[in-house]
Amino acid sequence: MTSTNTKSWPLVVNTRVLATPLALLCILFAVVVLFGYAAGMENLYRPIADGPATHPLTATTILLLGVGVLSAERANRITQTLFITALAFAFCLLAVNIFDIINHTQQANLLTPFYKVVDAEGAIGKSNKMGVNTSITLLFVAFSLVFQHIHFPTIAQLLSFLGIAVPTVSFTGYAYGLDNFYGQMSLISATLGFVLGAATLARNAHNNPIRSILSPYFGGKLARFQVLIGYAFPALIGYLMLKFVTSIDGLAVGLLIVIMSWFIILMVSISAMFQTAAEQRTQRLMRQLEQQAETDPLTQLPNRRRFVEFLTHELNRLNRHQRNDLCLLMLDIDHFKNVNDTAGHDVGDRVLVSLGALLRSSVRKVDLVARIGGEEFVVVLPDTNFNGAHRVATHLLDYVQRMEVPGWTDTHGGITTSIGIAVAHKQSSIESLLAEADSCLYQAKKNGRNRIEPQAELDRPTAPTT
Ligand SMILES: Nc1nc2c(ncn2[C@@H]2O[C@H](COP(=O)(O)OP(=O)(O)OP(=O)(O)O)[C@@H](O)[C@H]2O)c(=O)[nH]1
Repeated sequence: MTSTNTKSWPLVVNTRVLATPLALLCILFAVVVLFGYAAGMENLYRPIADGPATHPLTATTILLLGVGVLSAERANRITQTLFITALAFAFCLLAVNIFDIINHTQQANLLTPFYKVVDAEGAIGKSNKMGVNTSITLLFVAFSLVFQHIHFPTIAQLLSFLGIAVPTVSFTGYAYGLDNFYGQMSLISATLGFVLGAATLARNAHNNPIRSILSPYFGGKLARFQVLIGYAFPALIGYLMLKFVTSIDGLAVGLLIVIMSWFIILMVSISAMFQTAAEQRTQRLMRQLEQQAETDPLTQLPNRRRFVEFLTHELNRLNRHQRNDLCLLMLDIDHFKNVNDTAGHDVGDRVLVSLGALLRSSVRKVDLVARIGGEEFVVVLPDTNFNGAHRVATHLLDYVQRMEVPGWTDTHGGITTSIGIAVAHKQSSIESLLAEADSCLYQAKKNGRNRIEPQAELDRPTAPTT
């Protein structure tokens, strides 16, 4: 279900760009929190007076994980080392903290900066801990970065989603006044955990399911709308229930909102993945069909339809810019009926395929070679004057004579072509240009074949025609 150009989808590009400022924001706030401890400014790490604080260990881990997000792209050896070091330290801090939570020990104190401030606050009964919610959030984020690094993007996104879900639960708690929802997770910790999770998701946005939600197709647009509704609708319902139904249990409402939101988002992500994959398949098929509609099935050259499109564009260009010249060569194999009649249709086809390949490889990339009829080919030469076109035609006449086609040239001698040259001018239309080239070609056939005939009113070049 991957697509080679996914990284260039505008929303994917913009979301990936967001990862860096989001990570920088987390680092900045973590530094501000640590500064709050250093400078004794409590409101910098405890936004609600007597509410939960952001523990210095939390701020340090967020800072390390922010560095992890910044260096996750494996740009060079330095970022690689930075990434591994930051993650290793973050895991150490988280492991010790989780060990303390499980065993009711205080080993993390040994690693905690500004531990004395925390200790002093504890002595006067102020809560300041890196609680279970925060530890789980940061652990999910850290593991998400690891899985991203070892190329398991879907698992990484799932972990980021889970990392974001925990602060969302805390936000719900803050919104509805359910303190057992946020526990010891301060508003700063919840916000930074959320932003950090979002940064890891943004870094990984070119992979599924996020990339499907960000796809430019209808499925992506629908998924983005559904994600918004998935968040907003349960929150609105919860708000109305708590406001108007007096006997209701707040905890149950909060849980219902969180579960409903995340269930909707999970379902939207899964369906967006399938819908985007189906839409990409349809787009690929349409591109193939478009290409087929403009390609001659035998020679694989552009057909008359593509030729008309190309020539229209070049004539428009000629009309816009005074100085650019444009010439059209029309080639027709001499006595081709004889090839079919003598050696069979298969050999005739082989001659056409060989001639097509020879013409294509003999002109510039900007020129268009097309098969517009049975044994009739055209070469459009943009930015080429008559002398240039005549030179090209002379080479082609020569190359064709020397062309080898097994089953024909080995037993019946070389193939020859006649070529008509038409030079476009400001009033030229496709029809007039084709008619001129065709009449030159007719003249070349009449004058003995295996020759070039330019437009009647043009001066002939000094070199004699073949
Ligand atoms: N093998 C093959 N033959 C084709 C194809 N398309 C057209 N032809 C044949 O090309 C031949 C064109 O014959 P004519 O128009 O008489 O032209 P000619 O024999 O090349 O003679 P001059 O153009 O006057 O030199 C016919 O026999 C067509 O059947 C094709 O796709 N494959």
